[in-house]
Amino acid sequence: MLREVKVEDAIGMILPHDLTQILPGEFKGRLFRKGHQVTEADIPALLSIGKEHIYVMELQPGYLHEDEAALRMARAMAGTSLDLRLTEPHEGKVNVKSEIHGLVKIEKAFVDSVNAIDEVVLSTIRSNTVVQAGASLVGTRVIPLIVDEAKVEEVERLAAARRAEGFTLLEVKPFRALRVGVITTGSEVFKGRITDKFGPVVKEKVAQLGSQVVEHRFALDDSEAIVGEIHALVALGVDLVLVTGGMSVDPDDRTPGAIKAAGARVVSYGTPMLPGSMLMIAYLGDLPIMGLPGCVMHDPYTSFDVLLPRICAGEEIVRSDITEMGYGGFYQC
Ligand SMILES: Nc1nc2c(c(=O)[nH]1)N[C@H]1C(S)=C(S)[C@@H](COP(=O)(O)OP(=O)(O)OC[C@H]3O[C@@H](n4cnc5c(N)ncnc54)[C@H](O)[C@@H]3O)O[C@H]1N2
Ligand code: MOO
Repeated sequence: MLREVKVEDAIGMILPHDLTQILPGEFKGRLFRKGHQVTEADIPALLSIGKEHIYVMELQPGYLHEDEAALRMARAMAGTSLDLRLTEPHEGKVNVKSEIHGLVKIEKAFVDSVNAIDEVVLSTIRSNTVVQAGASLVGTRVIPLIVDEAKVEEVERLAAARRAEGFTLLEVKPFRALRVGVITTGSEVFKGRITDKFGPVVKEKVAQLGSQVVEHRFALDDSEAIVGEIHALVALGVDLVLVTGGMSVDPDDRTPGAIKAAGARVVSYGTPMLPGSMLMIAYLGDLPIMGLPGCVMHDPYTSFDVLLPRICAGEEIVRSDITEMGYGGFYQC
């Protein structure tokens, strides 16, 4: 419903059409766009373009402007975390951004339940993505310019109910600074026949997540030697052990057997992801030990890149985490 009002009385009301400003020789263009909700700060600008009265669209009780709806949905998703920041509404859309470098966790069931509501949009990146500070994680909006408030209230109700069940809907887990020990296996490397190409790759990936390789040892393709190096790293008190190479099926591939022989509990030998299918994840007490196959050295994104950030964020990897890596885990290898 259109109504003519004095600009001073238009605060909180919505413009039914664009308002144009013309400054001869300087500017001609849109000063306010259709759908803009008038604020007190807009009044001088409206008066300056000769608008003492404007047409407004009245917001009936029980309806929300798209900006307000998007803001309320973004707040419902983000909760009170200090690591998350909401953007100003822009063309009806509000984003949630991360303030920190970390691992994103998103409650997918909540996102699905919101998007089952007609005319609302809750769009997110995927759980377990590594993000830098400033990255956008979520975008919210409604489809019409004016939306039934009950829909937004339903989003808020779903969020509160899910939180009451103990779920966190959206968070960014910071990375811990782990002290990492690396054992590079391979008699060809140990004996100097070839230069180690694994160490630099692993060191860089660890450093990218804010951790550090504090010890790098080399071992022959010999189970006892590898077990000895694992125990030496345990004695040094590292937080994570990475054993490179020797992970597949040749007689000289001793790494999986050595990790077991060191006394570790194997969560999985093999991940349903390509590349990186020959990776092993095991625990010696609560110390994670990973066996890294050759592909980690040359493929930019493997199962190691999926699991390392989770370990650096303090998560324990369980069998179901491995199982879930198959769907979407085929990287054309
Ligand atoms: N018949 C099969 N062949 C292969 C299988 C399989 O299941 N059956 N798996 C393949 C997959 S998947 C991978 S990944 C690779 C590598 O597995 P490994 O971890 O056993 O790698 P290695 O045999 O130790 O070495 C492979 C290759 O890379 C060189 N290498 C190893 N470490 C280093 C290092 N630190 N610096 C430089 N170069 C290194 C090594 O000399 C070999 O040339 O196996 C597939 N094959
Ligand atoms: O561990 Mo291997 O890719 O599956 O490349």
